[in-house]
Amino acid sequence: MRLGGRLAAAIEVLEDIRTRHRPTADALRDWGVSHRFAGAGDRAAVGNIVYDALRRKRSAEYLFGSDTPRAAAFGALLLEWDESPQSLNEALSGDKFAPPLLSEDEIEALSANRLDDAPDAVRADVPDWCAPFLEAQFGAGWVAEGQALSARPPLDLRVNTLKAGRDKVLRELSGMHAAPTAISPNGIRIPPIRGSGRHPNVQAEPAFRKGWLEVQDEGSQIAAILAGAEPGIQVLDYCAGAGGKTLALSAGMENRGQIFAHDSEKQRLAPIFDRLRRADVRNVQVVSRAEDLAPLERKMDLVLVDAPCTGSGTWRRRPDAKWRLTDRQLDVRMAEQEKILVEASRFVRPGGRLTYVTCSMFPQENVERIDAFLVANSDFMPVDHARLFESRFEGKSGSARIDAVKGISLTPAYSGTDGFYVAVLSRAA
Ligand SMILES: C[S@@+](CC[C@H](N)C(=O)[O-])C[C@H]1O[C@@H](n2cnc3c(N)ncnc32)[C@H](O)[C@@H]1O
Repeated sequence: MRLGGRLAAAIEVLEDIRTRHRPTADALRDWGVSHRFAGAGDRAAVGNIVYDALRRKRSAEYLFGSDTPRAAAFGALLLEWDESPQSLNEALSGDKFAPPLLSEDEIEALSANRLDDAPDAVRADVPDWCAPFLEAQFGAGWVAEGQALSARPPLDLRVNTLKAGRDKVLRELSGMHAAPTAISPNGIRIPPIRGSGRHPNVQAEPAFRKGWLEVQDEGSQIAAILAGAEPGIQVLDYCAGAGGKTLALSAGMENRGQIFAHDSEKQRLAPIFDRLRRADVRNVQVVSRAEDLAPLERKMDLVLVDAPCTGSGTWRRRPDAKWRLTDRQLDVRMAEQEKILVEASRFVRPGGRLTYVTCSMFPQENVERIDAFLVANSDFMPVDHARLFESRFEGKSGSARIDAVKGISLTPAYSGTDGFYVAVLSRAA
């Protein structure tokens, strides 16, 4: 397929997402099934246009003065693929599968509407109702944070130090432009791919099959390290899900001590069993029933709450979530976070730690939840987060927003990671 056919396909998929409220991955899969002639390169290119269009939707709509899938898809190529109206029309002309060329009116709108003059929430490519939250969290830098959240993400890997060292894995992945991550000592980054390219399928690599690496954003790796797991301790991973952080905690504990991995939704835990086996993790017990946690009350050295949240810190990877999120969903998440913090804190032993993590960029899910918890639970106190970060990532404190009392924020613009918030509380002895 030429660019015109790929662009037309992207418009079709965006239309499907819009009219039938479909998840992006499902709409792309269906398009692939009904266009079997399309090769892997075509599918990757169509997917990239669709995801770029969703990431930069507001900018594209502003430039075109129109909120159609056509504007979003053409906008993606203009904003992210180094195309100009002229180069696009040249590439599309004579291609019978291409959408109609840019009209004179569209070209005029593109030259009249300048993003520099656009409202902040448009330049940040976020919904209007979310803009005040980002501003409250990041102050003057909030538009830059929104812009970084609208860029393509890298592919980050965590080396499983139970089985391999980073240099060894880097050698295995040579030819993939893989490089050590800047902050996490166990991370490897494959930078974002430009244009129609796509990341390598690392799951098919022998190194992955041998359990030497996991796909995990560097921010998630850093959060797991900050949680404070050490060899020999007792840990409850209260919201373990598919086990991304459980595996990282176990590696940090060198397979010694005990991790209890729990999640209120049993089916979310399902992938953890294979992952534990592949990674050679031997110190994890999966506990799906909340009742079975009773004997652990006041016994855990560390309880990790990797809380359910809006996921606004991961909008680079799931840009459709940005437009689907509602204020009602945010309220539901905040209520869950409040409840889970209280439930999980029961398991912390006197003198132990409670670590709260979200992948949200909003203060309501982060510092405000911790403040509310601390008001009602006077036996918990925040640790000195500046010292904590420096002790774990010596000389790298400039790569996170750290407030000694209120916690640690990692962001795409500031830290080069997905957005994460980490607060560590200690319980009075
Ligand atoms: C952010 S995800 C966890 C991701 C996981 N820790 C990882 O690193 O792969 C949050 C999880 O919290 C779980 N959850 C929601 N409410 C809960 C509750 N009341 N108790 C325990 N887990 C809960 C959800 O099912 C979801 O799997």
